[in-house]
Amino acid sequence: MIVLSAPTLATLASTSLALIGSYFLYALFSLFRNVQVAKKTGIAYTIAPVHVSNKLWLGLQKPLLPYINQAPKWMTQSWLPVSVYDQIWRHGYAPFEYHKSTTILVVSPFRTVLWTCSPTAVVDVSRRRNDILKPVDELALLNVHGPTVTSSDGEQGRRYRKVTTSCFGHHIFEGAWNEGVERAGILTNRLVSSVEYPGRVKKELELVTFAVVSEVCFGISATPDGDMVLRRHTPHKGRLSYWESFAVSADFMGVTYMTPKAVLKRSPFEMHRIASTSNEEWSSYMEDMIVEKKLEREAGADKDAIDSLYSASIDPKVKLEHEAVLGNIWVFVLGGFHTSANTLHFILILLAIYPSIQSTLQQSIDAISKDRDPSTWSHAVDFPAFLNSHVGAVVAETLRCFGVLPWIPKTTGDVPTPLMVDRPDGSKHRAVIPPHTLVLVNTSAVHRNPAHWPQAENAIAGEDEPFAASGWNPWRWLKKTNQKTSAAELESDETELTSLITSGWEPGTYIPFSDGARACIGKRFAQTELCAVLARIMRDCSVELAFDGGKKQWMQARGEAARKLSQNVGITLALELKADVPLNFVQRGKERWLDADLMSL
Ligand code: HEM
Repeated sequence: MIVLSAPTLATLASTSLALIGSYFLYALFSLFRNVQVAKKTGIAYTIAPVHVSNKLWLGLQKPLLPYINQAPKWMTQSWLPVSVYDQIWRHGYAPFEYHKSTTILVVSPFRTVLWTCSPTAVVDVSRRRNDILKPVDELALLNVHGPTVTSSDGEQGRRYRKVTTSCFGHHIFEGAWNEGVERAGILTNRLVSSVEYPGRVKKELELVTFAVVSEVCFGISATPDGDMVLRRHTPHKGRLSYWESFAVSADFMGVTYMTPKAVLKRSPFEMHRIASTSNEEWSSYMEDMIVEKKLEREAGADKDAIDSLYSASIDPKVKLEHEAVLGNIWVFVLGGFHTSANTLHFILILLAIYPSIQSTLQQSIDAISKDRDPSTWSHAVDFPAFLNSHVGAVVAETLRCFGVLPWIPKTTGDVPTPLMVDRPDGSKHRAVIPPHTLVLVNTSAVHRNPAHWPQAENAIAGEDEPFAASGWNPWRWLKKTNQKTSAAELESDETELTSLITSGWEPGTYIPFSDGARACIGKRFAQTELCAVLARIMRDCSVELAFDGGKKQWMQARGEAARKLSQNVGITLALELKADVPLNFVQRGKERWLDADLMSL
């Protein structure tokens, strides 16, 4: 054992104190400098002790938050609601209301963050592909299996975007429709016949959206339980199923990101072992996909999305690296599965909370489908009809209230960058944003700004702020065919509302799929799949809150569900409900709400 002498200990202590002191002095100096720069922008600013995406803060906030939340509100209210990613959705527009500005600079010692929900800034950010960039360092989290389109910019980003966009031909949308309708038919039977257990509905929806993206984008079938089915060779036999390996690898993406590769593989900690195993297993499944693709091409099979990636990898002009093929397969599945599954999950709970809306939706589906067997529903005719009806309205409103990505990250580059923003007095202002500022478009605030999206007046009994469920009003998206209607008319004459409002709102006030050159490449795919699955489920069955007893018990279950939608929604990969709302699925005509007289709700 080494024994340190008293003078050595004293030297060590004083050196440590000097280092800590210098660090704090430097931090203070840096903060002072950043505040001076922020003042010059003319944008409202606040000071925060932490930076929202600092790795240390990200790692420590979970254990620290219970203590920080006990501090008096005046100490935290100006910065905390915009410094914890998982709570951005919950606070929605409130931080902007507090600062009386739709754009705020959050100044911390080492980096400044610009949060905005200003429509003018949203439009400007979407248009400025060359100087308002993707924050590739922050998005490196996504590079678990190789570089991806989502986490790249500049020349590389353009190359990946070109290859991945070319994956989405007409046949892909047609495939998403047919596969969505078919898989949702199987899902309906599973939901009606199986007994409720925690997490059942979300898991079933994930299996469906995973299978749709796998089949349509990659030509790889998955069984209803998520096993891989190949036609031309046998997949590797792993410890995790095809679906499970992806779902676990995606869940542990944060662990993979925070841990060096060598440590992850050899670490004795369980979370590291799980992350490492699931990553390896999913990699092997992706290699299986590529082998299958080679064999299919040799046999002259149809083109799908993976074909574009594979073709780009062997095309000497493009030379898409093997890691980029793997990275982009991963990001397709990631983009295509959690997003749609969670959106459908929110929709089903909201429909259970509002039986009258559910019933109107079903009548609209009946009117379009006219007793035809769903296997005859066509992408060319039925998809536009459903999208332009109550089905499209339910999807549009759910994406407004529970948008998959509560913020869209960008950054300024090496030089000061001009940005147009709205001022509180309604005028526009050309601000100059400092270099390397993280620019976060707060979509949950954009979509809940009362100036553009009036909320319902009455909260559901039991619901806490932010009154998420009572703000959900799908029929605001409908107008009488071929003419615009006032809000009062919308409320008084629901049955005639048949046409979806697809334009007319102020630019920059509705951006669930983002906008501009880096908008979601899967938008049409997602809309097609969501309409297909929702219409197919609701044609045959109804969803109800699980409750025992009569109207009183139902009201309690409803209050509890609304409270969870308000308090327990956060983000892992996409916005999701982190608590369970038990649901029952019944054949149409057997709903308990008919007995309990709940149709007026
Ligand atoms: C409800 C469904 C979906 C929503 C709300 C959604 C939303 C978004 C948003 C907001 C972005 C922009 C992110 C950013 O700029 O950082 C994005 C990007 C992207 N989405 Fe989606 N998405 C959905 C479904 C899908 C699907 C089904 C796919 C693929 C099959 C997909 C693939 C992608 C990809 C590859 C990008 C990156 C594009 C780029 O960086 O240039 N998404 N999505």
